[in-house]
Amino acid sequence: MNAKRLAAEKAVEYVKNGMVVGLGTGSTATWAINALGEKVKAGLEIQAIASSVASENLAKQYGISLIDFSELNIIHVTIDGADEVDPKGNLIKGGGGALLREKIIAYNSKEFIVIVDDTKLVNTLGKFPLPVEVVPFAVDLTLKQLRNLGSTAIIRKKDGKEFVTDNANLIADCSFGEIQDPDKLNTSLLLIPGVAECGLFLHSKVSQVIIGYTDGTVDFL
Ligand SMILES: O=C[C@H](O)[C@H](O)[C@H](O)COP(=O)(O)O
Repeated sequence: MNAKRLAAEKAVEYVKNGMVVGLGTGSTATWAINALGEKVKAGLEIQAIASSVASENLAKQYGISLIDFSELNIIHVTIDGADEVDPKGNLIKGGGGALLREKIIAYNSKEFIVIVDDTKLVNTLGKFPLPVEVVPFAVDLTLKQLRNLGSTAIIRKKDGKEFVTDNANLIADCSFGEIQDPDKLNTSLLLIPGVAECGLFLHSKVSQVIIGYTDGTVDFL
């Protein structure tokens, strides 16, 4: 059984006619968009906003109606994956480089449902290097500041070239070791000029975590 798909399909059960839905990014969120797309084909009426160009394109393929931000009054629910989840529901996100748009959408949603398989569960965040979106200008200075905070900040590369986000920024992957206080680290990172956003999503913003297991069961946090 595909555990990511299981969690995604469980989350999509929460989506009802008339809702505005935030679409996440990544392999787990893709399962959710697939499931929503099938429901839309079967008559479900929703509007959506996407957290990446990739998710927007997928939604378009299914004929999911996309709403412009200028017309948006409310996002009822956002469904998105994560790279790590701690027992309180704090997250690391951004493995796919979409963290800035994801965080804006998640933090402006009434409900934020996180979908993961059980491999994403950790006792303490930090094994997965924390993705930090940085503006390209004077990036070496920003990297120095990130290293001063105790991380090994490395600019992400893809196919031998710098990975560029949908916002034309770069990603610094920052290993901090175990992150004992995600709240404090989030604040410290956002105080660095040149940091656009970091991949720490705090538990207070997470409505529910749905965990899929390969034995076909789901669990909730
Ligand atoms: O930037 C990407 C996102 O934060 C993803 O939701 C996260 O990396 C999890 O991805 P996946 O579902 O592919 O494991």
